[in-house]
Amino acid sequence: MNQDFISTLLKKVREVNPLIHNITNVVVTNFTANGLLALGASPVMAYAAEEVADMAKIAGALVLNIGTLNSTEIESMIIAGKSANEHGVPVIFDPVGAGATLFRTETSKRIMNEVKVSVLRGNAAEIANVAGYQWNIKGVDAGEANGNTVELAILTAKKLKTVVVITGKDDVISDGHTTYVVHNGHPLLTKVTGTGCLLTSVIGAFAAIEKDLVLAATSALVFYGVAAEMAAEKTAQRGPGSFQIELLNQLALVSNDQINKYSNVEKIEQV
Ligand SMILES: Nc1ncnc2c1ncn2[C@@H]1O[C@H](COP(=O)(O)OP(=O)(O)O)[C@@H](O)[C@H]1O
Ligand SMILES: Cc1ncsc1CCOP(=O)(O)O
Ligand SMILES: [Mg+2]
Repeated sequence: MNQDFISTLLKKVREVNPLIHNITNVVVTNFTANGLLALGASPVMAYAAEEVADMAKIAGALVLNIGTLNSTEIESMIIAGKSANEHGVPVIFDPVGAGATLFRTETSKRIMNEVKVSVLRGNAAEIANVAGYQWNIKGVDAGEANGNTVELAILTAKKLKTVVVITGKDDVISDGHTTYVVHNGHPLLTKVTGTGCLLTSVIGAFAAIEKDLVLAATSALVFYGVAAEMAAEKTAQRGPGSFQIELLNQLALVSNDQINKYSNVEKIEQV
């Protein structure tokens, strides 16, 4: 994939200003809405069972995130997901903390069974637990790396028939056949809560515009990673608080030249 594709897609996202319907967790709600606005998308958070079907069907993408799940919200996610499926709206799912508790693991599996998920995005531990493979998890963070994330992404994509995005130091995007690894990003992203959740919604904004979901997700990862690198450079002498605010700034400011200069993405040849 070339950098011009990413820049052109980013420009289209900003022109179209897609509506992104999020059913997300209480920790990251405001940060996610501000991040989507900075990027040039239009966020809405809507949770009531009475309205989610109507909201999902007019959205460019639906983002489901189980970070602070409860049974009422899960029912809303299923209703919204089915409505999105009926109306051709891509569904992006973030199984926050899958594997940490049985409730999160079972709920993630239920959503994967009842909703056609277009992109599943999580850290390695979450993805492995949704797919039923062994991996460590500590709360909502991945435990020690103990396996090959490229292999995990390919296996999971084939098993669950969806595009899989596994994030960490390197990010892997795969539909089981076409696989990319993105090396952009910055360790400060792990010092601010909600950067994974916001990324999932940013993938939603790109998926609202680009039908090839592997290319959409890979472009979103490069864009987000470069924005984080720019933010880290500008706040190097300060700390995570400044970085959090500067990340929002850079989601709005990152230029095509910066994407062209700093994008670091590799296509994996599969046999
Ligand atoms: N060690 C790291 N170095 C650089 N970027 C990272 C690192 N760890 C995570 N990231 C980036 O942080 C973002 C959130 O990913 P991650 O921390 O895996 O998600 P989550 O917060 O859901 O566990 C992604 O853009 C990812 O590329
Ligand atoms: C800390 C926390 N607890 C429940 S949801 C949540 C936010 C997780 O955000 P992220 O996965 O983006 O780090
Ligand atoms: Mg997460």
